[in-house]
Amino acid sequence: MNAPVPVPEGLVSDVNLADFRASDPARRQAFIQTLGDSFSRIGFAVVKGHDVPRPLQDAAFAETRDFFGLPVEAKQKYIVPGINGQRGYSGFGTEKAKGETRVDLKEFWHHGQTYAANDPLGAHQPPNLEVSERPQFTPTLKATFEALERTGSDLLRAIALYLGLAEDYFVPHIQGGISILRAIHYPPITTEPAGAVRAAAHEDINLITLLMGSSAQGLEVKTLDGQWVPVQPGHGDLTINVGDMLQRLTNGVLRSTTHRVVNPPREEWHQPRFSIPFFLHPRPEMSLNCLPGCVSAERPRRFDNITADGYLQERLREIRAGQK
Ligand SMILES: O=C(O)CCC(=O)C(=O)O
Ligand SMILES: [Fe+2]
Repeated sequence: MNAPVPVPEGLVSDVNLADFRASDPARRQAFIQTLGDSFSRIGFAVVKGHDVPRPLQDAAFAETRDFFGLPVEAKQKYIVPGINGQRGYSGFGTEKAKGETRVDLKEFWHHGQTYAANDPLGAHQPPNLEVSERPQFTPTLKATFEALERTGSDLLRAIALYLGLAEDYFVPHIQGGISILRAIHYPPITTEPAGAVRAAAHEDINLITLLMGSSAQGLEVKTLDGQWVPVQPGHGDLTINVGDMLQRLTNGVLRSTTHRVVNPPREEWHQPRFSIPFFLHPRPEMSLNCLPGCVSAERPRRFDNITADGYLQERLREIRAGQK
């Protein structure tokens, strides 16, 4: 494998959420500008000062490691037929990137939103599953989900201001949104993968993704000139990226950048990789029609009108490889 290309200076910016939460308007504005510029230039940013304390991150990874260490028959009890893998376990070989024929080298678990009793959307969403063999797995993921949702919600406040919208533009759309926390296990590679990779090149579907998993190498983003560059945030930092829904809404002002997870060099095949992305989704009825402020003579409309649900259903059909 080639030596990793260093990330060009300033490509993936670091921001600290404490700046956005500060009362000093200059600190707030600097945060908004750096985050927004990074999302429009490369679609990625690294966030420090977020809401997921290290002990919670460590617990989420420890629980994830333990769950995937269960025998496959135990894990398969948590496959829920008929819901496209939106809750519980999805086995090795269930998902591929859009347009790919080879499946990704991963298995994963999905934990979703917990609905308020008076939210009618709750009745239409599958419930989260408890794992009897690992009783702390789901409670730990729930705490992680809630912390990431708080961080994501403030990042979207900053993005709304960057776009010239009201600060709370996203609030009614993401409250009770159908976000998903995905705990992923990329097992050790035991045979020649014949071109298959841990996660083939893809773009995320949702508004923004908040990724915990900084200790493990392998994540790469594709620059505008077609180079793959590794993203290596500091331990405990979150990697944030724009998904296709936010790209559509902003008519491409914010970029949903292609990324992938490459296989390690052969001498590290025995090492598994774990990562925990949080896909922040809005409520299904949110309109993804391009914002008027993002359409101009120089930037003609690139996307048709669609709702978040219409778009999600179209995309899910493209990525499921195996069981439904
Ligand atoms: O495992 C990672 O670091 C990233 C995974 C990813 O891009 C995804 O699941 O969409
Ligand atoms: Fe992704």
